Amino acid sequence: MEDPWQKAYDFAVAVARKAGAEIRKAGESEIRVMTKSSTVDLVTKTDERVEKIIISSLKEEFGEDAHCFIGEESVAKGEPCVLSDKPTWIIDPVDGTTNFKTKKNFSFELLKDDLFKLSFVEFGVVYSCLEDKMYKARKGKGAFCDDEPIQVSDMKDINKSIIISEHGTDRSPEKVTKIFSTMQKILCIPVHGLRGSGTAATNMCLVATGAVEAFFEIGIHCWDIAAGVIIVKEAGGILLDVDGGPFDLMSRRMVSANNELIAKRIIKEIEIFPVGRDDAPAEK
Ligand SMILES: O=P(O)(O)O[C@H]1[C@H](O)[C@@H](O)[C@H](O)[C@@H](O)[C@@H]1O
Ligand SMILES: [Mg+2]
Repeated sequence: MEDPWQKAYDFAVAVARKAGAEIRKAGESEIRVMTKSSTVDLVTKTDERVEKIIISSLKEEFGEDAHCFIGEESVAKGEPCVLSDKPTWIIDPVDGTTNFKTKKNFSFELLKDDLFKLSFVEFGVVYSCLEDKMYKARKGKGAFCDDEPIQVSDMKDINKSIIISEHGTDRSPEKVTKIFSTMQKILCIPVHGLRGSGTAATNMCLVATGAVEAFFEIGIHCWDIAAGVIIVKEAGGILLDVDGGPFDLMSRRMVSANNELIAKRIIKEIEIFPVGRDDAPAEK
């Protein structure tokens, strides 16, 4: 049977490469940083320009009105962040803008993916453009890094696991206290180590390749994780909510792990704090 999404998948990979080249080039000049929801929620002209390039390339290829778009920088400017039944591209033009602005050798990512309906992800692409690694996954067809199949770790022992988390962009003391309390409790399980690359996309690809056992975060957005969700799943991993319930892309809460045993052990230690949903109606 013909695969209706293969063309879009292949095109997503090509657009990711094109956008990655733009980001690398932009990194050679001075990077001026602006802020969004808080003083640590950063954006640059490159984030905005690359998102426009991606969306116009997709519209040119598939037609002006064929698909919907949820883009990090468009949402920051007031565009809606709602999934419908219409195929929707979820785009984070630069994931890890804080790493990008240092111009040092941290990774930052370009990601996009296609969602068909709530929680029904067709494919995901994450291009780690500094190290030139292309991660991708297509529903039911496996996950790959540079065309080599990738697989999550087979570790079942939490005491020998490496766990990733990030701190998000909300610095209110009560939330930061919960984040650090959770990290302390997880470290003391004990686990082999705690890590954080500064980009959710990279973190999820690290789970997918088996470099670490799990990545969790409260406060991330759908564009930070959408592509990673299918990459982790297709690499054999699982996604859960931080309370152990089913994963919800718009909830801004996620645990991704190599298996349920590791995910549920971490979940026991997570101190949950409230965050608004990505698809919450805009405040008047
Ligand atoms: O905003 P970008 O750089 O696209 O995404 C990052 C978030 O800002 C940060 O809060 C989060 O911790 C990180 O995981 C994410 O990738
Ligand atoms: Mg971004």
